[in-house]
Amino acid sequence: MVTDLERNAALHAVRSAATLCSAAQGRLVAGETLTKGDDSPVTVADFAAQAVVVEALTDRLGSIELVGEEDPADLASDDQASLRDGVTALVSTQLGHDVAAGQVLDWIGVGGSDGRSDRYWTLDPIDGTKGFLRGDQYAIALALIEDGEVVLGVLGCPNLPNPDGSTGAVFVASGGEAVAYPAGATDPVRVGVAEPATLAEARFCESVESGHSSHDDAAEIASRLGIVAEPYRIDSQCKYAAVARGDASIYLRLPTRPGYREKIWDHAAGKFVVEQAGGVVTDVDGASLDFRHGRRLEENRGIVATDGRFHDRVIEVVRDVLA
Ligand SMILES: Nc1ncnc2c1ncn2[C@@H]1O[C@H](COP(=O)(O)O)[C@@H](OP(=O)(O)O)[C@H]1O
Ligand SMILES: [Mg+2]
Repeated sequence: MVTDLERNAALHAVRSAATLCSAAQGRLVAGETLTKGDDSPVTVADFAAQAVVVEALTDRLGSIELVGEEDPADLASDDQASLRDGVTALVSTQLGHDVAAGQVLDWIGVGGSDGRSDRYWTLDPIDGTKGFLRGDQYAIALALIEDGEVVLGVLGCPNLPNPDGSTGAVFVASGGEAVAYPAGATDPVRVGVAEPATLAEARFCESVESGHSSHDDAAEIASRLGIVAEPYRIDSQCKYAAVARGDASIYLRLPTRPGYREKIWDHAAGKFVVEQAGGVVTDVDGASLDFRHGRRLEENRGIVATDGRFHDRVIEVVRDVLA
């Protein structure tokens, strides 16, 4: 069960983070980015966005349990002082008043939960950080999980091109429907998956980064399915948004390394947006995503999201090609 208070708090939190990230993208200077232990990049904006989401949620909902991507320990050492200052400045600007660095680190630290309780939030403050750094697509992804099931998903996609020519939308999935708030619109519009008559007319999307999803395997799968359209390569959970509103009808995330387990914040919000828009999301073996195993999807590998009708056929071909 999701309350209106929770839905509204989540929408407000994601919008606030999106405003912060839009202002920061393209203005990052040397020293505002670092490479984490797992070799992935992180910027001042990733940390600051996590802080403003926590501030917004806790201000409206009181204490929360959150599995967030960023860890304040990455900002703790003396040689990270300028990074810390950059994060604190971004948060202060977004909130409209000066905030102490210690407060900012405390907010980021709220994201340290292990994801093993009955009810928790999960946040990717900037999903697609490589896209963000390139000046391309990224998403702010926030979800609420209850008894291992996603019950609320909010995806902020500040650079996503909309059908009416505007740029940027926030997607909210809850209570049996998915809606989008395109930039500038006050009223939400309902979103639904595309339903191409045949698989040959389908378009699939995948990561820009071939290290995150095998482009070669995807090309082989598309060819066996008779898909002729070029892949729609787009960073982040914007891929789920694209499937949810029919810009594409299949999202393939195909393992590039044995043993890699997807992180829950990379999928929870997006997968629920697709499902509430009428689509189906599983792993590459056709199994449901299982959010009961902590910070990663330990029991799943890869992702396949579709408009639903062709899901079984897509899984069949994915399994053949990956075998
Ligand atoms: N080998 C790998 N396989 C799958 N996903 C990976 C990966 N290495 C990193 N990632 C994840 O891919 C995400 C970006 O996905 P995409 O390629 O769809 O934009 C990253 O999220 P962050 O950008 O939040 O760190 C990171 O968590
Ligand atoms: Mg991510």
